[in-house]
Amino acid sequence: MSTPLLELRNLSKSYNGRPVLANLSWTFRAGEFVAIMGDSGVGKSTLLNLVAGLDTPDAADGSSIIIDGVPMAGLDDDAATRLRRARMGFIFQAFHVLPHLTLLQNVALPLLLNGLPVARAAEMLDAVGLGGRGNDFPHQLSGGEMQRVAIARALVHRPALVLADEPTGNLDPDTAQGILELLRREIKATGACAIMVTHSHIAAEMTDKILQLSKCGIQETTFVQPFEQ
Ligand SMILES: Nc1ncnc2c1ncn2[C@@H]1O[C@H](COP(=O)(O)OP(=O)(O)OP(=O)(O)O)[C@@H](O)[C@H]1O
Repeated sequence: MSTPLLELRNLSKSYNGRPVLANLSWTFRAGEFVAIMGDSGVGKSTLLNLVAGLDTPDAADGSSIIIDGVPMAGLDDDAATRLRRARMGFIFQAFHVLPHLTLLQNVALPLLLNGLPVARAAEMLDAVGLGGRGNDFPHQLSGGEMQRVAIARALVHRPALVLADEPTGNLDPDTAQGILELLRREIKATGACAIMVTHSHIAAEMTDKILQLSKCGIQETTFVQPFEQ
């Protein structure tokens, strides 16, 4: 079995005293493509935000997020930022492509921030089918093309952990399928772990493992509904 990449231990999060996540524990491994499903409001985005460092867990005893064996709570802000920048890729609405940069500049950003050679940005744009569009700006793209840029940027620095929040949310089924095939191909090529929050059973079926988040915690499920909701 591959090594643990991300461990959640007794992870809890409350807002204004109202618990959203309570004592969640799960281990995510390198090379896994995992879907997280569950009812609206159950805390799926909250979970990704905690791992992404956009929010902090409750300071309860033992509530921890461990990446590559390193508890995040033990790192100062700079060290946590460096680790996330080097080891994670994000496909979140809030991390949308930057409007004043060209597509190539957008995709090159994680390479620049990590002091890596920028040549791979053009390769990555090619890989997502936008090879000839590097000098275009985001406003010239369709929703599906924009999402391809977001995926290229999330994967360009070969992160170990990819976090995706509804990456195909507003896309038509064919475009969504293409995006997910691309995401799957890229993470399998690099051995990354990808965690994708989705309401789509079709999207979830393209992953290796479906986790159901509920008030009772996280459970692996093989149940997939026959119809898209
Ligand atoms: N910053 C915040 N302040 C207060 N409450 C919050 C905050 N962020 C999330 N919540 C609450 O936490 C709960 C879980 O929200 P979250 O967005 O994680 O759910 P979700 O499972 O992703 O839902 P959906 O499927 O509808 O996107 C909701 O009740 C939400 O109102």
